[in-house]
Amino acid sequence: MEDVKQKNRSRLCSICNDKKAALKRPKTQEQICRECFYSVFEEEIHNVIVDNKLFKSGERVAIAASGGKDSTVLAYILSELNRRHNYGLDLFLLSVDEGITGYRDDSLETVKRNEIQYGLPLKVVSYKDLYGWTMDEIVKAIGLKNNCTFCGVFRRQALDRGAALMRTDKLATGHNADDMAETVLLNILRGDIARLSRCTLITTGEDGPIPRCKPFKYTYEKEIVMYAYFKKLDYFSTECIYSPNAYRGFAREFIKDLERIRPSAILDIIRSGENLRISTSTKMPDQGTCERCGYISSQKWCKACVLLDGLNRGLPRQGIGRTRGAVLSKDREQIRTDSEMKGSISQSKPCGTLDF
Ligand SMILES: Nc1ncnc2c1ncn2[C@@H]1O[C@H](COP(=O)(O)OP(=O)(O)OP(=O)(O)O)[C@@H](O)[C@H]1O
Repeated sequence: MEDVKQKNRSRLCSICNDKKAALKRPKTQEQICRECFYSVFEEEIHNVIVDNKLFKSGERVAIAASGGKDSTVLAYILSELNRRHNYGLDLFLLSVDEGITGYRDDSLETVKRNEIQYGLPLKVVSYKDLYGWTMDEIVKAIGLKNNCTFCGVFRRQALDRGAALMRTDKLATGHNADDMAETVLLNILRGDIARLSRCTLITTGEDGPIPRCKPFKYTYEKEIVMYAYFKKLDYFSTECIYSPNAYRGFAREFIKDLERIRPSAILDIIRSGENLRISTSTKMPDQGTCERCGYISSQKWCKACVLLDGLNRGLPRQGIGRTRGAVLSKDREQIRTDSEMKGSISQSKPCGTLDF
């Protein structure tokens, strides 16, 4: 009898001790009810925003919106928290249309619906307008291998250009804790000390035109998926048709395996990255501006100009590959095929970026 009572009690939410537990929280393994999940999830993100002073009142903030689960949840949560806690932010959605038929055109339809659902104005910038090439055309020229390098480099700059057009003060991206842990691990595996030293920063580019921040730096991907699912948010969950099987995919799988055995592994890897002390003899790149387009670059020409020049001259392989010590010359390929939750929830990931 006592056992049965105990069992019934243990099914109660371990936070409110009142409602029935509806889920096991991936980050802490606590059995909690939906309402408590919403509130701890939202409160944790609010605390990250406040503790790290991510925004200032009156700022115009562009949310980089791909239509995927992370940026959709980010758009929803930021607009909620902005209202609830009076952040005083002017929020916008900014999407990059890479020109990938059957993938980005569909996910952009989701962002257009989000624009109406959340009342956030949307700006779309396209590779075709900015560079004269769509990803479909680039893949035709270069093939599937290495196409993520073009996409990652162009997207990074496209987001900056879009944010500048919108006169925003900051750009917020949906990178989550899993992305962050994966990036730490990849930088270790690649011996990229320059990137390793700054890949765990929650805000980057503060010396550049538009700083970028990652409010989901400590938020587990599984929890983002759960939140989107329970809140019935409208997001797009198909994998990029050009996403190849690459090194990043293995790092991702490795982290997922670690998480299964020890859920704190993701946070532990991030903390390790944050606490690394980089030797003072490590050569750091000097930040300058591209002689061609004026965009920030540690080389004479920025990576986007090098790649674009190669494409336009019929030498699409120009600028592909690794230059030791150079910051902007990494493969940004990755695969993600995991479907983390039971039922209809599936996750997708187009191209990962090592240094967003
Ligand atoms: N086409 C795009 N337009 C605008 N922002 C983008 C685009 N692609 C990626 N981003 C931004 O970069 C973040 C990380 O992108 P990544 O390619 O790693 O996809 P992801 O982790 O699956 O994120 P999401 O679920 O939001 O698509 C996204 O959350 C989003 O903020």
